[in-house]
Amino acid sequence: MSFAEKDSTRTFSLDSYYVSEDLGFILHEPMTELPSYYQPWMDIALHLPELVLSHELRSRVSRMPLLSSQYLHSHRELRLAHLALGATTMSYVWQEGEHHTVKVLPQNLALPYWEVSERLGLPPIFIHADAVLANWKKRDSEKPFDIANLDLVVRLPGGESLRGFFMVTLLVELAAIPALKSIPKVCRGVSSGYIVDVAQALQDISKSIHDMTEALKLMHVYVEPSVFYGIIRIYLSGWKDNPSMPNGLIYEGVSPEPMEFSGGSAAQSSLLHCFDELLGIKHEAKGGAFLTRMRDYMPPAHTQMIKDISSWPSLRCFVHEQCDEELNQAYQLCVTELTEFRNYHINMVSRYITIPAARARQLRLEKTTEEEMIAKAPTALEERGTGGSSIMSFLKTVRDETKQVFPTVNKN
Ligand code: HEM
Repeated sequence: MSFAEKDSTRTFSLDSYYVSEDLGFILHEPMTELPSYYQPWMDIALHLPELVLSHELRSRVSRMPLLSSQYLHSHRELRLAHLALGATTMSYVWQEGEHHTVKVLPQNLALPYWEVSERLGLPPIFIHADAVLANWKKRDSEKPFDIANLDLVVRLPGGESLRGFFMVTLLVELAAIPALKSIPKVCRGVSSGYIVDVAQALQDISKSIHDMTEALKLMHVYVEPSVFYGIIRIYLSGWKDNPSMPNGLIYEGVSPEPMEFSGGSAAQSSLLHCFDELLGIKHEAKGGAFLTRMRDYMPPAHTQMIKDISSWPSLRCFVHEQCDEELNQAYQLCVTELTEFRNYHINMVSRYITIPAARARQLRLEKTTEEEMIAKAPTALEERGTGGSSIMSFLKTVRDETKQVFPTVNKN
């Protein structure tokens, strides 16, 4: 049976996953304020760096009233509440560094955070969908969506490097939009057997992935490695597979048992998950399990989109069976660009984690005052990502599995 006969009636549209043609997975016009009832949350969430620096955050949180989440109505309100309570939770847990964490998140924070998370179908921890997708505003609404005109709604410690880290990641999401728009074209083309349309859509996807790598390069301009490693990173860390919090965290008033959640990571961006499923790239064993688990840290509609792409008739088999040189080349170009993205990302991880980690070990031995910031960085995270993975072997395996996917043109 041909591909066209199998599935020509199925449709695939971005709208059904709340993915827009102009902003992709990025939340449209995130709210910057909640109804006045929630002012006690926002009074804290909008001043986290100062409160952490003065070591006042934990006591401020303990004095916060217990508020009900029932006056939050719209999706955008809930997303702001999740962002604000998530960033407050990270600051509460990590305020005193890796050696003085807490076992319990107090009820006045834990309970509403749990309720908001349940309503959104998200885990009660700070995730990519908070930090990046729902955490932006334009400085001047008349001016364009570019980094000079973008600011964060909620900040963690890390100053301009923190803004750069989240905003450059937002620009990577933005660069991927043409690729997202082409996914339905690929799906339709595969179902209907339109080789030319599929080849054209794949070319657009490869160009868009190339632009994502270009956007990634801006990290070096906006983010200082010592600030990322020594300050920012700990606030993104979770309480799963983290030796600093081996037993997880008790959400008081929710359950007496501690719970474990991975920290924020762009592995929770839906982009590469979509491309892997579309291109038929499989990640096996431990790395694959980690990536699959990261799908529980995405808005449920976006996870659904990834699942639906994976259940679509296989593009990889289509390319293999059609024996069309142009189609094959377009497919291979996508794989090459995705490999390039992962290669560049590995170099970046080396610059922002591996090298500062080596330097931190040395500085701890020498006890120099210079670069104290790096020396004080969490030792438990030297070999681990904030999501809890053992970094380099994981990332290189994922990159190699990308390279290996090439279907050979069937000449018979
Ligand atoms: C300074 C910048 C960055 C650093 C240091 C960094 C670090 C890491 C680390 C350590 C991991 C391993 C998973 C974990 O435990 O968290 C990871 C995974 C990942 N990161 Fe990044 N990351 C950075 C920026 C980005 C950006 C801007 C993107 C773009 C969306 C991105 C996309 C990914 C993806 C997709 C994965 C999963 C592995 C894969 O599919 O190849 N990262 N990152």
